[in-house]
Amino acid sequence: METDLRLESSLWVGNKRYLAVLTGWHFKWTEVDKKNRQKKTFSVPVAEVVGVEEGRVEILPQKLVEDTDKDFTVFYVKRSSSGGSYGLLWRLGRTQFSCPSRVLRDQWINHLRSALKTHSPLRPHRLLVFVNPFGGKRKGRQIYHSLVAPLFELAGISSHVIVTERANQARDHLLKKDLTGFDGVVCVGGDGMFSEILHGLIGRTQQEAGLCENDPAVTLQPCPLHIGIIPAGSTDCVCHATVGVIDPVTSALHIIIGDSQPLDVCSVHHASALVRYSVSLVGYGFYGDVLAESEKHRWMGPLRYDYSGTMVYLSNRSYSGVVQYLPADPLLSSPRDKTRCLSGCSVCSRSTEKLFPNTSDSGSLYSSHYSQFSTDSEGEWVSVEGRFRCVSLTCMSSSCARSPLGLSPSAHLADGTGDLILVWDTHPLAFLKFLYRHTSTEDQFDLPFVEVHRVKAVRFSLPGGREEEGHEEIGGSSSRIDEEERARVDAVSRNGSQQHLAERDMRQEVTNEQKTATPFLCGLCCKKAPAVSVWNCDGEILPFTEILCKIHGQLVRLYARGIEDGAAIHNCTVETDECERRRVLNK
Ligand SMILES: Nc1ncnc2c1ncn2[C@@H]1O[C@H](COP(=O)(O)OP(=O)(O)OP(=O)(O)O)[C@@H](O)[C@H]1O
Repeated sequence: METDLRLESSLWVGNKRYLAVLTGWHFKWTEVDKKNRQKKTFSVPVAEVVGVEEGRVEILPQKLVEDTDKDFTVFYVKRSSSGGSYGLLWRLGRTQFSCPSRVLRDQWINHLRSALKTHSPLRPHRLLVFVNPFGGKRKGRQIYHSLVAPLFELAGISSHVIVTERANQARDHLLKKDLTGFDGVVCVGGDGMFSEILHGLIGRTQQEAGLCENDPAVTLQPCPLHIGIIPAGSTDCVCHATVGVIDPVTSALHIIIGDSQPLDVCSVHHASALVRYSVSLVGYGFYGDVLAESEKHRWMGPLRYDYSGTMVYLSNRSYSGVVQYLPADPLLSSPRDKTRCLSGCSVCSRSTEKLFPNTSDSGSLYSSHYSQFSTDSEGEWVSVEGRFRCVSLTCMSSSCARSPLGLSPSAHLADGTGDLILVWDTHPLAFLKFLYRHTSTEDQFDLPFVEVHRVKAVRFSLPGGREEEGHEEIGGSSSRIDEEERARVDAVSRNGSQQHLAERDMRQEVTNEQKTATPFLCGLCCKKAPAVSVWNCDGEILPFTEILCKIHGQLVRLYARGIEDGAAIHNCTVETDECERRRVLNK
């Protein structure tokens, strides 16, 4: 195959002559001067070629085609620094080549297109795209049509676009409608929109596999469709933590070339029923209170998080609880080992072999036997009890623009574990120090009141089984809501699937009532602090305090490749031999 695709000839770019070689994996062109001396070489991995067009073509800002006989244009991924220490911006690179004859031109086009097909098997051909027109700064539609759609068209991807008209429309569509023929699902929006896609795809996959999502002991079936995220939300934490930059063009290019990044997912259960899935944060105490408080100030826009964070910090709350956790294998990795989960992460690769032991193609989404825990002995649960400022569980670093290294800088995207962060009750200034360290590179875990554990599962309960008591203190309506929610959860248990999520009206009713029942924060004037906080699950308030969380290794796949280390990969406009040398050195 390799030799079939090989092609070599002189090509011209402008008035300079180049010796061009297609080896199958790489397309290189080296400038040669009049005395046949070789000068600078440019190299593009075939897997990163976006498209090959006849003539002299431009795509952005608008399509322009000069249909000449002897020219062809190659579009490819071009990297540039994002300005930060991690993450690279991807741009559409373009070089227009001239050939001495039309025959040679056609040969180049055919060879390059065949090489693309051979070396990029995961490139999508057909995508289902959901655009949230109200996410972030309400620019989802514009971002998709002006920046993303032209690139998809260039790459020959056909897309079925749905601009959502209500919350949960994307999730319901994925749970119920025919998805035949689609290679992936793309969301144009923020973390809330991603969560919809996540719930829809996981639910649909389990329905089709006949698996019950409620039972935390069940090993769920990985989703066959990839998820692409075009960031157009307010925080876009999932995109930031998996790509390293929040940039629609970079994300579109990752989708086009069919990058594949597995992602761990945490399922949250209460009383034998699934409550929600999470990828970034399941947080009790401070993070729950900030979300509950911010819900009351939606009119402030994104500023509400700063305001609520300040108010909650000043209210100086801590909560008692019992935390039990199932530690992950400490020999594989540790949350304090100062590593970063970057593109090609060796910890995630080793974990893939553990998670998918019976497949020759480790990590294959289509493995019939997925035995995350069955080969492991479960290990011993560890239990701690006390008063906490916050209890957080995250399956990824959860880095974002405000916290460049995230909640747990050494967390891995796809190792089948989560990081449990316990912040014990402490002096307000010490807690402020902990919070502040998230915005810098200082180690937030290097504080005497902070513990971090790499875990496979977590249970949280109130001391002495005080859940009912706690809710009574929150407000009179809460026990009624618990009744309703419990009835819903019972129904879910009987169905054994997420079909209930599609029963939107009922859910909406519960959510609205539940919001009014979340622990109130009446600021510094409040004399009696509530006994319980709420759980913040990827930006949604959970209706229960006592929960069980289980990490499912590599349950979904994103069109991404993890964060590329900007310091390791040379900042070049087009990849040269020097870039390749540095990449090899850094492996
Ligand atoms: N047409 C719509 N009308 C109202 N809400 C919608 C619509 N489409 C989607 N939603 C909901 O809007 C919520 C927020 O959207 P999204 O996550 O895209 O933006 P965001 O909240 O600004 O960003 P982030 O989640 O990153 O902070 C999602 O939970 C989604 O369910």
